Amino acid sequence: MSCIAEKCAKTFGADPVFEKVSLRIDQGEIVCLMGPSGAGKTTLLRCLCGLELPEKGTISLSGTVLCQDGRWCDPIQYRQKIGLVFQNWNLFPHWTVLRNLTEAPVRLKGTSRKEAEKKALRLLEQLKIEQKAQAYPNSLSGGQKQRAAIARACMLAPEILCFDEPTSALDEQSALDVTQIIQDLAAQGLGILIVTHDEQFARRTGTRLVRLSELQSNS
Ligand SMILES: Nc1ncnc2c1ncn2[C@@H]1O[C@H](COP(=O)(O)OP(=O)(O)OP(=O)(O)O)[C@@H](O)[C@H]1O
Repeated sequence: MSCIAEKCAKTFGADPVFEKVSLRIDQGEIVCLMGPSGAGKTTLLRCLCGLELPEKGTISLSGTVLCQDGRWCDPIQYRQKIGLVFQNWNLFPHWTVLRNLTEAPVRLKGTSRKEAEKKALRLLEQLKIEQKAQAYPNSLSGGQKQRAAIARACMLAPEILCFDEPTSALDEQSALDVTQIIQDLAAQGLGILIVTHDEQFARRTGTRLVRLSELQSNS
């Protein structure tokens, strides 16, 4: 199981963001993607998650091809194998934490609500916020929102989990907790990609640190 981006290029209007970028994330790895502001880290992460279409290159995940040279190939199947924890968590404010977790499996996978709730409660318990299952997102702390967002991303049992700036809104203790959570997920076999500016967090959490500039080939 690996997520592979090969020689990808992305342009917004006339502005190239990156060219010939290749990256591979294997099972159990925690890859931290770093680099200057505006370099294109979030754009690459969004391409890998199937939220942006690169004009060139190929992206695949354990044999399922997301896109090739500007064409979508198998985006629906691909997106079920990859999860994203957004920087601002993107929890639906009008739903309880439990409903935030259960909606995607019920709607996308046809899982019964009862089964989805059972799985959601198990995940919330693992992440130590089961007591917040019936709470609404605006009543949670930043660290709790982060855990709820991680639990939600895990509901579809992704092979790869991506994080955009996971510590930007967290205090030191919550950031340390996130390191532990991410390392536990990797130990369970997930591949992890983290876009971060937080060098200290990246050094203690990652198994591999890469700079966007190192991912570009000249040939
Ligand atoms: N939807 C968009 N439309 C037009 N330009 C965009 C869009 N998204 C990103 N960009 C541009 O692409 C470039 C890369 O942005 P991106 O957010 O990927 O950088 P980044 O490395 O993640 O930056 P930061 O570390 O500051 O978050 C920037 O110049 C940005 O303005």
